[in-house]
Parts: sequence; structure tokens; C-alpha cells
Amino acid sequence: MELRRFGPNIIVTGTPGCGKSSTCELLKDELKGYKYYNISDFAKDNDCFEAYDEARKSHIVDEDKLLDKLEPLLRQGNSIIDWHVNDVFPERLIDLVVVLRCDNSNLYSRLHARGYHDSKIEENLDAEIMGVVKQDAVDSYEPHIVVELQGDTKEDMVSNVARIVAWEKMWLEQHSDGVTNEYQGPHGDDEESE
Ligand SMILES: Nc1ncnc2c1ncn2[C@@H]1O[C@H](COP(=O)(O)OP(=O)(O)OP(=O)(O)O)[C@@H](O)[C@H]1O
Repeated sequence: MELRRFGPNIIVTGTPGCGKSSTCELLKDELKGYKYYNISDFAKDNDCFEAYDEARKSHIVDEDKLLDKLEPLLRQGNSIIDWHVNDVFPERLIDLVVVLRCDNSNLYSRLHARGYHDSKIEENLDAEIMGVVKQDAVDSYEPHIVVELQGDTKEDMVSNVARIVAWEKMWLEQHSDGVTNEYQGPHGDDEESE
């Protein structure tokens, strides 16, 4: 397995309906050669579901199995991960966590347009109001790699993608020798860690 990656791994996360997949579609066009992982699709294609949650009408992902399949791919770097869950990935493999936010009226319209049940819309609206996804990211990664971006309009999306592309360019300039994929211990004091 790769000891170092020479391109960053970027998570695009946020409450369902906030614009992850749309943003990633645009981002993929800008970041040439990046591999895109929509984790819902990846889990299905790689038989990583462990059960089905009838109440929430959604599959439950076997996170251990998911990571077994995903880690070798993330160790190659240059990945875009699209999922509303962000706190399952090893910190040592993640370079940027983009938390997309969306105002409630927009989110309601988007989820309603999808035909979501009222209960599922309410659950997601509550999560967005409470900032659940952002909190997961802040609890799981160094604060300086977590970026919160508003995604209410198409202009927002274009601007968000431009910011991520600019960040990626800077990352490459700052990490010409790549970064380690290996765990560096609690304090990361090994000069190899960056
Ligand atoms: N910045 C934006 N401005 C306007 N519309 C947007 C924006 N982002 C997403 N949308 C629209 O909102 C809807 C949901 O977007 P999208 O599917 O990308 O969300 P998502 O976060 O990937 O949802 P899920 O997690 O359920 O897959 C789509 O109809 C999309 O066109």
C-alpha cells in the first residue's frame, strides 16, 4: 500500500440536499485526474451495506468494510469523497473537509422536490439547523482543515468550487514531497508527518 500521497483527499460533506453531488460534479471537471467517490454508490457497488433502516428508508453502511475497500484508494491521494457522514475516515488520510451549508427554505424546497416524506424532511432540516454535520467534522479533524461554505445559489457553487481549486493548487505547492499516509502518533511530532 502507498506510504505517501502526492495529491490531497477532499471530503465534500453536508446535510442531504445541501448540494454535495452537484458541487462534486463541477469540482471533478476542474480537478483533472481526481477520483470521485460518492460513498452511497460506492457502498452499494462494493457490498458494504449491513442492514436497511425501515424507519429512515435508508441503508446502514458497514463502516469497517467500507474503509477496508476505500483505504487503499485513499492512500493514492487525489480523491473527492461525497458523503453526508464525515467522521468515519482516518484523520491521517484526509486533507480538507468542505462542509456545505444551505438555508432552511432552500433545503426544504430541495428535499420536498425529491418527494421526501415530511418526517425525513424535518429530520434533515433539524440536522441542518443544529449544524450536526459541521460538528461531526470539527470533532473528527483538525479545525484548520474544516471549511464551511454556503451553497444556496448556483453562484455560490461556482465560487465554492473556485475556492477548493485554489486550495488544492496551494496544497500541491506546499507539499511537493507529498504527505504520509501512516499514523504519526498522537502528537504527530515525526518530521515525516508533513
Ligand atoms: N448551490 C446550489 N444552488 C442551487 N441549487 C443547488 C445548489 N446545490 C444543489 N442544488 C440543487 O439542490 C438539489 C440537491 O443537490 P445535490 O443532489 O447535489 O445534494 P446532495 O447534498 O448531494 O444530496 P444527497 O446527499 O441527498 O445526495 C439538486 O436539485 C441541485 O440541483
